[in-house]
Amino acid sequence: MVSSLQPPPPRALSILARHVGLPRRRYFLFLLCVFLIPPPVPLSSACCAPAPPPPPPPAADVIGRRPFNMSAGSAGTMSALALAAERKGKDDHPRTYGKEIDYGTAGFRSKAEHLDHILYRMGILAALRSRVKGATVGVMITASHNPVADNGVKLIDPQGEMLEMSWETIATDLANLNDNELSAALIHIIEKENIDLAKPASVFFGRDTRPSSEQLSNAALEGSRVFNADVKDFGIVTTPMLHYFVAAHNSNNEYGDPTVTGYFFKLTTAFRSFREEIISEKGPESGNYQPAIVADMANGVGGPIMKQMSELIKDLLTIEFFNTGEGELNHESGADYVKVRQTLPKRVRIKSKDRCVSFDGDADRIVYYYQDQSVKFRLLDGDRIASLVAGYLRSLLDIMGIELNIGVVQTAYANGASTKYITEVLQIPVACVYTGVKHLHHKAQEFDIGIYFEANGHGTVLFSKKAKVLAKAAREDKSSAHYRLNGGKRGAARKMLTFIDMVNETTGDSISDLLIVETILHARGWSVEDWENSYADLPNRLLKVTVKDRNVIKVIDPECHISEPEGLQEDFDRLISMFTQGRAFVRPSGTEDVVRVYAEANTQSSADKLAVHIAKLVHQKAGGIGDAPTWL
Ligand SMILES: CC(=O)N[C@H]1[C@@H](OP(=O)(O)O)O[C@H](CO)[C@@H](O)[C@@H]1O
Ligand SMILES: [Mg+2]
Repeated sequence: MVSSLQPPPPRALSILARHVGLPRRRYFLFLLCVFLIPPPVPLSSACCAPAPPPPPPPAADVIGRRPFNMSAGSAGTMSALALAAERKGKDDHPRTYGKEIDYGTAGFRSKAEHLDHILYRMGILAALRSRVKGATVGVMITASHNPVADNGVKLIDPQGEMLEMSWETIATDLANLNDNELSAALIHIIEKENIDLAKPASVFFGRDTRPSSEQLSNAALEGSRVFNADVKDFGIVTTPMLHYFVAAHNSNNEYGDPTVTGYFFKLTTAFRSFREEIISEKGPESGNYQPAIVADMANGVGGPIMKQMSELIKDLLTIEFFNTGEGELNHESGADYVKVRQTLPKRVRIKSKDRCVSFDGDADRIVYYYQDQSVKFRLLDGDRIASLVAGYLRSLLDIMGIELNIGVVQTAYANGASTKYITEVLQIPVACVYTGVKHLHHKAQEFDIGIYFEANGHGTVLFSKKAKVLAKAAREDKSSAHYRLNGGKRGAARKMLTFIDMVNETTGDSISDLLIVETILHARGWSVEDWENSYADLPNRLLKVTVKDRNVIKVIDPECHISEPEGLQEDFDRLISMFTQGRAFVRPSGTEDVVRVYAEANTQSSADKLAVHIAKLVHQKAGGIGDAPTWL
């Protein structure tokens, strides 16, 4: 399957057609602290102190001519660069995989050995994208929760957000070209997007801990260099860290320093200030809250990074680490495993009621869980985090007495009970969008405070300019007779502003989300059980069905109904109507070669049965491969 397939017919035509506020002393102490803590496992040196990348080879080296004259818009320059890129591609990064691959839910993902040419081409595309935006963009090499043999790449836009969707199409086209079509396609993109090659380009790179990541990262770096971009390689970092670096750099450091130290500083300083505010209000004890957690790091990048970060807050939160490299990446561990299997990760030893968290392989998701007295596994997933955050921010807004448009964004995978709780008890509107953070992020921007979480624990909170301005005004408001006292309007406003600093607004971030949850639980004085008691989840089950071509499933509204294969939705509806509180849907995964099935009902055995029946129907009518799935 790997290299024996013939590449597909030319696609160039389809392209043409589609076309600090801290006192100086504390800041100094903080920096000292960061630099004195040795990383517990050897991170790439680029992570802590990025080594300057070797200078880009002059384009002339590539095709053996004099360096190009970079005069703006020169057709000669454009063709020469495009030809150089094509030549290098053919020589060093040829396409060896025939199957078409799409820019999916979160970038390209596949077996690592299929990806070299795609990484090279994405490096080129990033250099072009940077020129279009006149800003630094990012390239992250990761396949998140996928197995270790997979890898992937996604591009990050200047404010740290996911690549604009219209460019996903360009990326997909570029990835699927034959080697000898590359220069024509690049020339077309440059002309169509009106890209001035004389402008500088700047690309930040980061990668996860997969064995294939370094080599794939080198291919992408080479692509960017061929197109004369300045490159900065952060080495092994979490996905949300790279999002943060890009946003911070493009904000002229207003959002924070675009360094590992700056990232830790931003989050831990806010965490510490918030804790101090609550302690000054309530004293050192905070109800049922215990400042200790057990953390499963999925044997991914979260392990080394979190260990460094936890040293900075160890007086406030004790973290016992598991799966920091002793097992295989994402295997029987990590947020995806825990969420889908609804069970403890392997190798983790806990006592009843210990508050536990799992990160995923690139540390942009987090789920919480514990074992109750009867050793039953209890999950607190992304829906729970959204509810916790929404409830707390709503209460701060009420104390501040300001009107802001607050909303929660979910997907069809959100537990029905969470949606009911948020809308009916918290009285906060919920929007439902297609799966994938890009959709949630986009929708959340419509609110002054937009809280978005996928059920799997991937999410963050976005604050509008208006929200920040009003919170600052409330913090300075001295009209109240008791303005000097803790608590009250100004205290709530201070908390809101500190909270904003603790959030990585660019994307879901396991570390930031962990600090947020710990902060709210501490402020509320809640144990993990108190948190869970706010509502009861509807039992649910997630399954995967392997089919010949997952794209035979065509989804119409945000994944709740399918239009093809014809008649299948009617079969689903008949089945669902037989289950009390039954709800089920299917969709092709955008990250794995499977169709996903979700079902919920009033009991676990009903949810399991419904999921299995639906999966069997998919298997029968959508070209299933191998056995139809059972629920584990
Ligand atoms: C059901 C589910 O968890 N789907 C995940 C998964 O996407 P799929 O398109 O379902 O494979 O990976 C995405 C990227 O991490 C994440 O955004 C999304 O929520
Ligand atoms: Mg991830």
